[in-house]
Amino acid sequence: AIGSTTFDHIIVGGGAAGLVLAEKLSRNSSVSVIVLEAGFTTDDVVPALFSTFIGNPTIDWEFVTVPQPHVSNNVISLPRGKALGGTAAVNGMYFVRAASKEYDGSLNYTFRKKLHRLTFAQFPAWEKLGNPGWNWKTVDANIKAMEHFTPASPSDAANFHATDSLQNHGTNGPISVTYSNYWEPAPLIPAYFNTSNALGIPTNTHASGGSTFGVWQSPCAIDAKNRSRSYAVNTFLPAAEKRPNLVVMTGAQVTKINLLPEAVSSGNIRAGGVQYIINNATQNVNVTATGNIILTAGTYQTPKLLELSGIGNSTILKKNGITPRVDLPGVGENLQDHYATSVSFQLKDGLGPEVGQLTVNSTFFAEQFQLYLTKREGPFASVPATTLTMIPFQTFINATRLASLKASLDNSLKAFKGSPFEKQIAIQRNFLEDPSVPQIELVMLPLNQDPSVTVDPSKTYMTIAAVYLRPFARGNVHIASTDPLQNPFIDPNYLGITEFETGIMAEAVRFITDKIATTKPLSDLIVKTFNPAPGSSDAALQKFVQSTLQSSWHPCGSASMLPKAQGGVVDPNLKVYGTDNIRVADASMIPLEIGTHTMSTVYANALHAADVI
Ligand SMILES: Cc1cc2nc3c(=O)[nH]c(=O)nc-3n(C[C@H](O)[C@H](O)[C@H](O)COP(=O)(O)OP(=O)(O)OC[C@H]3O[C@@H](n4cnc5c(N)ncnc54)[C@H](O)[C@@H]3O)c2cc1C
Repeated sequence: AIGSTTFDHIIVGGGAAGLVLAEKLSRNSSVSVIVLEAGFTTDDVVPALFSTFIGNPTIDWEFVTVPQPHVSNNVISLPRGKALGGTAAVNGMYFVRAASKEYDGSLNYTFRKKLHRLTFAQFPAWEKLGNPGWNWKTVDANIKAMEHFTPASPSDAANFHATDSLQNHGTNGPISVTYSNYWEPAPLIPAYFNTSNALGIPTNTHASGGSTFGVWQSPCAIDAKNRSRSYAVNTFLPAAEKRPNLVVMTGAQVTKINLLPEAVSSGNIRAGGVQYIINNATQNVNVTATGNIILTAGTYQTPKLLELSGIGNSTILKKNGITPRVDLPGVGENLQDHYATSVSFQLKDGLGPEVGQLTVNSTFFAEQFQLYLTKREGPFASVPATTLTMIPFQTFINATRLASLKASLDNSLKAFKGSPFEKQIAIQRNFLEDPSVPQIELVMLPLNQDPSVTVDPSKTYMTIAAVYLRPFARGNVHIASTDPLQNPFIDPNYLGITEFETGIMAEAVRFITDKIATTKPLSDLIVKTFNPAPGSSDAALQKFVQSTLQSSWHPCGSASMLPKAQGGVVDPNLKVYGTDNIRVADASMIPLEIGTHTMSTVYANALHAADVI
């Protein structure tokens, strides 16, 4: 009963997944639910201010990688939201889906199989990895259930390609989704689209419909009426919190799952509750005899909690002085993340202000902020950069070079033979033969991002970032000690398949400097390419990649939903192997990285999780 310290479901982490799950589970008034969230409510709802949370310890966990040997030994920043709403309370708000094949492979499967029987063993992905029901149909239906889509104005659709058909979107869900409506400098976006088209990249007018190939504008989780961030805390949570069967506690950091001393009759271990710290005091909350502990603490902290509680690779646990209760070697492994590097340009004079001016011109900032407060207009009312391009390697790497990179890859992939990840790596490898599944994302931002450039407030800048959507190298995340307040060791193993992955990123940078920037009409707007210089050698490009690589913030896989023999941590009902009532429902359960931004998929998975738990 509510008021006591016993609940049917204890949800650990009130982030993107946790709050969706809490809302749906608590629709059943006979079930009691508590959410324990380490952070507090933040009112960071002005869209363009999203990135200011990075490095603010009150709302950023401020994780970092261990030194990355293939990235000049750099320690790379990994921001994550420490707030009610989680990283969705502070993130970039793109609200996008991956290609349908990435979830299940059903689209055109039969047709393509007939055509390519010899080359395509099997199309991906999650469902075919052993997870019935986790497919495009479910993800798409659940994303639609989450969203309330408002199309762009006809002029924004016509001038800036903010187009997608209503049939690809939901219109009755809690999260408002619409397009940006600030497009300055106005000539840039049409020029960028035209140049992309000239290079064989089509404009995609339906990128939420299962095919992401092409250049398009990303919809964002912005409320079309008041132009603020739309997320759990200002949408469905206020009403859900009024339910007598739902308790949401902030400032409560869970430190351990309390496992019962004896296994249940199935031989599995059962959790009796969790321990958490609030106001510097340790408290306990218990779970009912049929209840669940559901971990939604995010990709870096869900495995940490499992390990602190005695669930994980016995060798790692023993090394840290923890008695293993469930030997589960997949915990903390299979970590995958997107990574990126970028090239910045100075544009010709007279194009007008871009959003980068907000950081260097205090008068412009004050004017535009006032405009936001009074009229909900201007750059603050939008995510400043939503022009995305999703392309396969075939679009930008010539056939000979691609063949040699693939030969190198195949040689490196031999290391996975006999490993638990062999099947998913084979599936991932097959993607490279299917040009309809993009491998690289380009993000065009109307601002400078090159740290070596001193920005001149009278000038206009542009950046094109290249994001690698599906690295082959696998990383890991494990506890650094038994101190629950210490951040874990995070090793994403960036560029771990070094020759191939560095080579791919170098080719992406070359495409930006030597093709996109030199093709009309965009080339007419560019006066200077900063780093690297156009026409750079392979060696110079690879060095550039290795010295500038950053996370692109979409980690997943550290508690993968996979068969146990394939390195799995949870089954398709999200139950942790060897346990009776511990589940995982956040981004860490995604077994194979998706080629897009992860928030809407995490929301969708959490809705589906409520059905299978
Ligand atoms: C800078 C940045 C920009 C991004 N931009 C986009 C974007 O534009 N579009 C997009 O689709 N995706 C974006 N993402 C990714 C997206 O935000 C994540 O995929 C999503 O939030 C993951 O959801 P989650 O529930 O797994 O984790 P989170 O949303 O991070 O939630 C985890 C929650 O658990 C809490 N927690 C952790 N440990 C404990 C503990 N021990 N006890 C209690 N609470 C705990 C955390 O405080 C947090 O609230 C971005 C990410 C970053 C970092």
